[in-house]
Amino acid sequence: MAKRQLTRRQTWRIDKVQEERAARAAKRESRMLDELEGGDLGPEQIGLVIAHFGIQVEVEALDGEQAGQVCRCHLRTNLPTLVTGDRVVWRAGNQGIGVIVAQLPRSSELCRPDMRGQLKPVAANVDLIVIVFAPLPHAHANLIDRYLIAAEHAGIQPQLLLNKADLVDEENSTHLNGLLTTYRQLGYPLLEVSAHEGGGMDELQKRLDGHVSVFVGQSGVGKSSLVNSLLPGVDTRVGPLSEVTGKGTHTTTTARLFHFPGGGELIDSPGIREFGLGHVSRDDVEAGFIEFRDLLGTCRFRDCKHDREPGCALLKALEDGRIQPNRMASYRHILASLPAAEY
Ligand SMILES: Nc1nc2c(ncn2[C@@H]2O[C@H](COP(=O)(O)OP(=O)(O)OP(=O)(O)O)[C@@H](O)[C@H]2O)c(=O)[nH]1
Ligand SMILES: [Zn+2]
Repeated sequence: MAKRQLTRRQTWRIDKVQEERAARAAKRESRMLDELEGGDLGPEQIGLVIAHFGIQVEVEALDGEQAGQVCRCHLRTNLPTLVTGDRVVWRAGNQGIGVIVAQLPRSSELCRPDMRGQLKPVAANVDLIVIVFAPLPHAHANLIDRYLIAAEHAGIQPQLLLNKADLVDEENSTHLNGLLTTYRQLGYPLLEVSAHEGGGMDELQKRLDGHVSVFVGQSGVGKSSLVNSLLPGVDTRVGPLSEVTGKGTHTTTTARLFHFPGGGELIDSPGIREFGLGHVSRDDVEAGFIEFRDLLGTCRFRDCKHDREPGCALLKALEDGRIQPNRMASYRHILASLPAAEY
């Protein structure tokens, strides 16, 4: 069927209907907020945003008698956008619905570009990025380096994790041992586990204790298997959730915060699992290679591209063995993949 061209008048009417609907939703929300604020609100207390639904959030009480309880909350209109992992001041209402009064400062932000390419926070206060790789699918150093750059850029500690250790064999061990040696030499913490066979999982659990973590890595490395093994009996499928926005009700996926039984928290969503694969600048890439740090700014030319320039500190370090050739190759590969404007 041919697509019917809408007349200007029809488009105008549709926009108008949508605007009116959005205005009504905002009014409803503000009326509910007024009612709540006018009624019996509990005292101010500290909470943790464990899920986010556009104009409402789910908050877990962190202190007082209600500690551990979860409550849907409305947001006061003057609040900045909240994301999963945010700590907030909130007040409980008598209908089981509360009000967020203030956002507490974030210690870190994970950001991703939105549909317009603008960076938006998707999770707050994450302090450990677990970068998962495996013998299968083939572990590319380049991909691990991209995640490391993203972690360094966000100022969040990375933890490297080789999963499917049960699949290490004569054929792939040379490649994998090379990778492990490279990252150990750089001082990155590294664990080896098998989500299937359980080896190393206790140690991983201990490592996650006391942290707010995210798991990132290529599709198929076993992130779901790891999370399911660490959160037995919890349905972690981050499925579509019904969200009420100014534009009506539609479904969306949101990041969710889970508590590990052994301690520590996980923030998970399909978007977060691929964190780090987008948007980085040339400067981010350079700063993300930790062994370059002390050398940056010491080349003879200020705009040195560390390619063939005389007096280049990075090339000298490569020659002296202070930079590993595979990391230099990875750096060049990542730079070459940046959009021309950044290069
Ligand atoms: N041999 C072995 N296989 C594993 C292990 N962990 C996961 N797998 C398998 O690897 C495959 C991919 O695992 P998933 O947990 O779905 O991987 P994922 O990283 O969550 O993948 P996406 O959902 O695509 O992001 C599945 O067939 C798992 O059964 C492990 O420790 N050993
Ligand atoms: Zn240089």
